[in-house]
Parts: sequence; structure tokens; C-alpha cells
Amino acid sequence: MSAVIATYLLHDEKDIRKKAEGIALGLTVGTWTDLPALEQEQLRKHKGEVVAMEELGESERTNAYFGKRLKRAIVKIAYPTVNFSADLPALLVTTFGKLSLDGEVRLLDLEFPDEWKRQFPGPRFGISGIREKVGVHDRPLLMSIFKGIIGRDLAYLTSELKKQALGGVDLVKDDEILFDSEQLPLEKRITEGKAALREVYEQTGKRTLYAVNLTGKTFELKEKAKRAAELGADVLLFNVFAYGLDVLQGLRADENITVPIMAHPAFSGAITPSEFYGVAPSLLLGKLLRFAGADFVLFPSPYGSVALEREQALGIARALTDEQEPFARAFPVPSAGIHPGLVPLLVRDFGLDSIVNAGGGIHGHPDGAIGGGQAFRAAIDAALAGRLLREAATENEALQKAIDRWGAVEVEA
Ligand SMILES: CCCC(=O)/C(O)=C/OP(=O)(O)O
Ligand SMILES: [Mg+2]
Repeated sequence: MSAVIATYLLHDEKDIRKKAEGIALGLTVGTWTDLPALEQEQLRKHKGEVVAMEELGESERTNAYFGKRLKRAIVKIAYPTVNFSADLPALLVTTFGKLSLDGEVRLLDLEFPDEWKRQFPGPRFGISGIREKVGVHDRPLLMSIFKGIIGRDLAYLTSELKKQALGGVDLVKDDEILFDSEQLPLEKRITEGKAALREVYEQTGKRTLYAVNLTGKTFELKEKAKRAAELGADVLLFNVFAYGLDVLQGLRADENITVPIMAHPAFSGAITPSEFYGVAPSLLLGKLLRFAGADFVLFPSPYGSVALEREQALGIARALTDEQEPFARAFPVPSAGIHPGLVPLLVRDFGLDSIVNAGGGIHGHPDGAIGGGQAFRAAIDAALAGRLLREAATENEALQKAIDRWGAVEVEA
């Protein structure tokens, strides 16, 4: 029997196994023991099964949170794929639809049979394809978040875009809160942005990609994305969780939209944070975004302004780059509150195939975006060379100014 295996953290006051069995039946055939034998035979292939259960024992932290004594267990339940269509909405509603409302269940992982996994497209470009586009193969990429652009006009946009590129960043991304406006419509951001970045390329030989935010009503997105592709958009930034994973997959699967897609985690904080319920970040921001087709995935870093617990952040990166999966690897982009002084930690934790991504850490540099980019590039070079940042800063004024402003976390080689 082909089945999707869901792994849950379950809580119950009395009988965890009974709760698990109730979930397996309730989300599949509904009832079993009182069925006539003939009906049981007919329905057996549709019946959900508890396939593993590991009791965890009580936790004071959990009991304090829920205000009652609870048993806990990690439970795996098999859902026959014959019960639902091969799409993400059906998968999510089957495995964590009504159950997500329980308030005492956390969905930790979903495992798919190979033939079911093949319905996912995975990243179109992935890490290797993006590196080819940028022409950088030997270090983490550096990305600048385009801050301070809302309410501005195109002349300001192109001027600031050039500064970020002149600082040596490999990509500039719209902030996720930049939407189409009269002054800054998507099509103009693409065409004017490309012209500006071409100027910098001709001046410096440094290629910089621009990720424009694909926004608007869901059923207009495909046409907008096709138009963006026709205009030569480098990358599409997409606020997946304001729309849904299946919308991401639909954009990725469209052969007229052959543009890398950068997934932003906006709104996912409504789903992932609790350790007691919701969905594990490694599943929602790692496995499912990669399977659905994201080439880049932004997520809160362990040391930023909206920090994720370190193991959770590392779990997302592992899910994005797991070589065991039959998909291109997606770029991990640990973000939020990143400044040059944190680069040694980022390189230690996320390695070469990651993206250093900063907004305030670029634009807030004493010498502006150019200084910010230069400081980050010097910090990346130092980290890869196993040099202390403060030592490298004695030879790089931009890095020194960044350390003076934000400090530095040194990692011993
Ligand atoms: C996890 C997303 C981070 C983000 O969207 C953003 O704008 C970060 O800005 P900074 O914290 O780097 O200024
Ligand atoms: Mg942002």
C-alpha cells in the first residue's frame, strides 16, 4: 500500500495510543471495529495505520504550558495515497487539516513514497543553477535587501540599486513588503533595474541579480510572472505563505516562467513557532518549499532579530540541501538582523552553499550600501580564510567600521 507517513508530536492526558489510533481512523475511514467483515475487506486499503509510537514521558515544561499533566509521544501514521489526490492541498488537509485545530499536536515531518514524490517539481535551478547565473562558485553568496524604497520613484530605485551592486553584492532583493505601485510597477523595476545593473557590470565586471517581488491577486500571478520572465527578470521573490504552497508549485511548474523563485517566510510565523503544536520549520520552510520548487528559501537565522532556535534553523538548511532527495538543492538564506560581524557564525553553521542576506547590515553601514557590501565581502573572505574578523579589519576600513558599529563574533578556526 502506497502511503504518506506523517510524524507527529502528540499530547494526551490519558491514552496516547488511543488518541493516535483515533487520528488514523478519523482522518481516513472514520470507523472500523463495528464494520461488517465484508466492508472491512473493501475499506482496508483506505484505512490509516499507526506505524510507530515512541513514548516520551511527561515534561514539566509541557505540563506548565498546557496547565495539566500530559503524556507525550512521537507517533507515525500512514495515510494511504489512494485516499487523496496528488497535490499539496490534499496532502496538507489529509495529514494536518482538522487535526491542526486540536491545539495539542505538532506535525514534525512528512515522508513520501517515491512515486508520490515525483509529482513535485523541485527547484528549477537550485544552488548550481543560481551559481552559474551569478558566476560565483567558491564562497557563500551575498544578498542585499532593498530597504528604504517604499514611496520612492524609479530614479531613486536605480540609483540605490547601483550602490548596492557597487558594494559587491551578488543579488539585491526587493523587501517582501514592496508591492506594485504607480511609481514602482513590477515591469519598470525589472527593466530599469536590469539597465542599472548592466551599467555596473560594464563598469566593474561584477554581475548582480535583482529579485523582484511578485505580488497581486493569486489568479493574476501567472500572467504577471510570465510577463516578468519575458522582460528578463533575474529572480522572482514570492511570499509563499500569504498565497499557499500550491501557488508556488504552480508558478514553478509553468514552462513559461523559467525564472528562479525565492521563497520568503512571511506569515509562516503563524504556523511554526510553538514547540507544542503547528508545523516544524524543517518541514514547512525546508522540505515542502524545496519540493514545491523554491530555488532560495529565506528563514530566520539563529542570531538575528527574529531568531529561530539554532537546531531548528540548521534543520531547515539540512532539508533544503539533503542530497538523498531527488531534487536540486535549494539555497538556504538565514536572515534577519544579519551584520558583517555575524559572518563567521553563518559560515560555520551554514557553510559555503548558503547566502548571507542583510538589509540593515548593508544600508546601515556608516558608508552606506557600498560600504556595507564591501564590509560583508571582506568578512566572508576572512571567514573562509580562517582569519579573525578583527585581524582582517586592520586591512579593510569598511569592515572595521562595521565592527565598530555592530561588533563581531569571532569563531576559532
Ligand atoms: C527572515 C526575513 C528577513 C527579512 O525579510 C528582512 O527584511 C530582514 O531585514 P534585516 O533584518 O536584514 O534588516
Ligand atoms: Mg524583509
